[in-house]
Amino acid sequence: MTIIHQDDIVQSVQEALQFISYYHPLDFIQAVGRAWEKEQSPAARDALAQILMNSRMSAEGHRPVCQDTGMVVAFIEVGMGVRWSSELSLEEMIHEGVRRAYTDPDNTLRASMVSPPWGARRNTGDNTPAIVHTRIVPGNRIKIGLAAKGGGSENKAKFTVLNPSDNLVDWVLETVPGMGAGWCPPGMLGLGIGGSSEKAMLLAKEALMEPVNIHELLEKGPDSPLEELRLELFEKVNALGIGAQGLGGLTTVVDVKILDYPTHAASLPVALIPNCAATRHIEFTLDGSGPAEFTPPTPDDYPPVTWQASPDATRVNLDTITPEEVRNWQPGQRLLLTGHILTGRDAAHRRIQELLEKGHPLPQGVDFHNRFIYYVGPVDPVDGEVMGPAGPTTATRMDKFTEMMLGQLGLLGMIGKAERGPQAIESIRKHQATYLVAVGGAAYLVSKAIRKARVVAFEDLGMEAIYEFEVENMPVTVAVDSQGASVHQSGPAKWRITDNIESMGKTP
Ligand SMILES: O=C(O)C[C@H](O)C(=O)O
Repeated sequence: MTIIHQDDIVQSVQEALQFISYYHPLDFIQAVGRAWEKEQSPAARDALAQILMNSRMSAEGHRPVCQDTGMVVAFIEVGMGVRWSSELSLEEMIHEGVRRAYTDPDNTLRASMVSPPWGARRNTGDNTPAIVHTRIVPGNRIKIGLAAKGGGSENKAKFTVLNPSDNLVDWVLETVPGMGAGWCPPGMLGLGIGGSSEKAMLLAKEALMEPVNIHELLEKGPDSPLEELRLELFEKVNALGIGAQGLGGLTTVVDVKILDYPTHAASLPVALIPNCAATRHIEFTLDGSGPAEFTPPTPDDYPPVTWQASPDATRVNLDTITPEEVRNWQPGQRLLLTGHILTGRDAAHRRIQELLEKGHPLPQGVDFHNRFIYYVGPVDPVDGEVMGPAGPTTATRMDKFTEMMLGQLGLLGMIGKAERGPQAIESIRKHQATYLVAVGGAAYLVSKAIRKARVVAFEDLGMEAIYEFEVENMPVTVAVDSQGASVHQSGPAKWRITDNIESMGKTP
């Protein structure tokens, strides 16, 4: 009889979440290394190099690969033969492990969970609760799969019910471009096919727990219709040309994982969930003999890629910048920013909007006139740090506030990640402003450019507060210039391999 002890579960979950916050799964980071080797698009290659370098820095520094340290999702298989030595329920044990992992003083992780989800949306402070899925299976052990899923990729989850005669490949190829770059490619696509609506979503999420092994499948060739489908989607999605960070390039996905389940004769439910460049997941088994142990990778396991700012990058002083200077920037131009920026993301924008609507002044120190805003929710610093990992969040969510920020508040530019929509681009053009991108998934590397940081307003919003950062040589790229030209449109259009997409079309 196996007895599972509460402390073993709590400690294993805590240690696993700490481990995956700074160690990428090696299969994933090695796949990114292969993508870097074959990438031809300079912008995408630069982004991949930043992601690879960031990954190694995180492993060495034991600090998160991304400022979004994720929402914890647990897939648990409980053997029917186990007994428990525990006062907490299984879900409560997982929550306790999450709480301890995210508040660890040596490597504090960012708390991102808000409750209630509709209305006050208060940060719970310790990233609880986790999302827990449990299955009872034969046996005497407990298997726990944990993922720390980033919000940007989770936001792009898709679901449809196709007709049985519809072409699933067509649906995926129509859907993926519409997901933009907010999911931080390169990553993986998880597909759930069949079952019912909720089953398909679960299958897609669980598929993302599997290792990257499409290169092995490419070598051995497909043995089943699902393997054929994986290969077809892998090739065609990459032929879309979206590329790393949506800048245009050869690799958008490093693998396509699929799980399926029987379904109703009238239906073909399909769920699609992407995983970002900060893919984090791990699996361990408990057999009653103590907590799980995790083996750290060695430096040699990482692709030997380093990143340095381009010697051609333009050095920009943000404290003396003028609108004329901004108007000279070209799409794709690399910049190194030095000086002061204000930060702000979803909750801060909403609050600013409410203040303006009520005719109230903005808090002291919040003056956006001729300044740049960085869309970021950083990780709190630990001992010796100015700021924890602080990569960009998805700018698209701030599109609806852009006219207010540029037109009413005199903002000169924005820094974030992913594409801007037509409404935001029109405002940028109208006000001759600009939008710059930093690399999503290179948060620890980006944070090294922050020399000073202080909270300026809305401290109660936690990581969503407005900070002022003083940065030195922060690497960014011009994504939308003052004329409204966008690299997220021109890049993928340039790298799209139309022949591959069309000539491979198959009917089910
Ligand atoms: O919350 C964040 O910091 C980033 C988010 O995951 C996003 O990709 O937009």
